[in-house]
Amino acid sequence: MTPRLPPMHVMAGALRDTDGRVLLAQRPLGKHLAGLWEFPGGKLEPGETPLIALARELREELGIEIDPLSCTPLTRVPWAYGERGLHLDVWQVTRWQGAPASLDNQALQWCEPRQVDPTMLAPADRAILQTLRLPSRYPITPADLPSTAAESLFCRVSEAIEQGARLLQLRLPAWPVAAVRELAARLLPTARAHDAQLLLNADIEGARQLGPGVGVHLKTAQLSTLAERPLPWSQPVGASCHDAPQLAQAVRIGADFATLSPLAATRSHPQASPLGWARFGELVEAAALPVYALGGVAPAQMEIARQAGGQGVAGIRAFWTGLLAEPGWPG
Ligand SMILES: Nc1nc2c([nH]c(=O)n2[C@H]2C[C@H](O)[C@@H](COP(=O)(O)OP(=O)(O)OP(=O)(O)O)O2)c(=O)[nH]1
Repeated sequence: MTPRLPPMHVMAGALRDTDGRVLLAQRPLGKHLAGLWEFPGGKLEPGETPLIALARELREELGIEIDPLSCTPLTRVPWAYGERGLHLDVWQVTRWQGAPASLDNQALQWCEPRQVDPTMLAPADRAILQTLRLPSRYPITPADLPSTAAESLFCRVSEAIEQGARLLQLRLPAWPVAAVRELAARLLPTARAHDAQLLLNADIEGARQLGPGVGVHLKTAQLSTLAERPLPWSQPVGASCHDAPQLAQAVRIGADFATLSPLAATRSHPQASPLGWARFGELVEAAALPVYALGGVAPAQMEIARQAGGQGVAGIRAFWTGLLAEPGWPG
């Protein structure tokens, strides 16, 4: 539903401890969204700057004094609960004085982001959780690889996972569906051992059969046909988007993240008009889910993508250089 009131600016703090755990608070009985878990914080008061408001809320709710130098913007989530629009402004906080205590009648718990069940969170906070969970790089396999390169691809993807890749898309449109599923099944033990996620392009049924460790990346046309998330929360769902309505549809069905493309001109889609970083930033700002820049971007542009509010960068060729130098791989 479209909100009719001006959005409330709400500050929320993602307090991270040295083990990477995050502090969640349960909204007390009698409050809006009672019983759901959230990141501590609250509304900006008149005249307050965002950080002053965050410091006050965390002092009032948890009895801690945050170190402003340890605070960095994490994400901004535009959301609406019925007519009540809000702009959730989330900052990561890594240093504070005092031990967080429950001063507002709220239960507290430190959680490893990967262990959190998204359905226990306030709906707007699922995007925050995904921002904390997802990596900044999203490599996609080169589409023009022949299925005869299966062995070589198996080795390269395994290597990429061992070297730190945590989210990878197997996009091999020329391969039989069964061959892609077989490749994913062979990669699954390595993926699970490293807590990496393999996304099958468009193949929801394949992801269902393979289970946790495998998800789906929805094509744009497929996204528009869905009314709800096609997989359980334990399996990731990404979506290919090019504009604001598609990003809104990805949010509506509960996708975990989107790619937004093309950022720049690419060899693979020469006819598409590039978005550029300014438009990318505007679209990301209005989208309530993490977004990767895709199309004509390289890992070296990570910082620009993050400055523009993106989760990071996704791509094909520039992400496999070095690995692509081998015979049998397209250059
Ligand atoms: N603080 C906080 N609020 C959130 C989160 N996620 C989310 O949807 N909200 C919503 C719930 C509320 O509708 C609104 C914030 O209101 P609040 O009740 O926490 O604000 P406040 O501390 O100023 O409290 P109050 O004066 O209204 O009692 O934002 C979150 O992670 N943290």
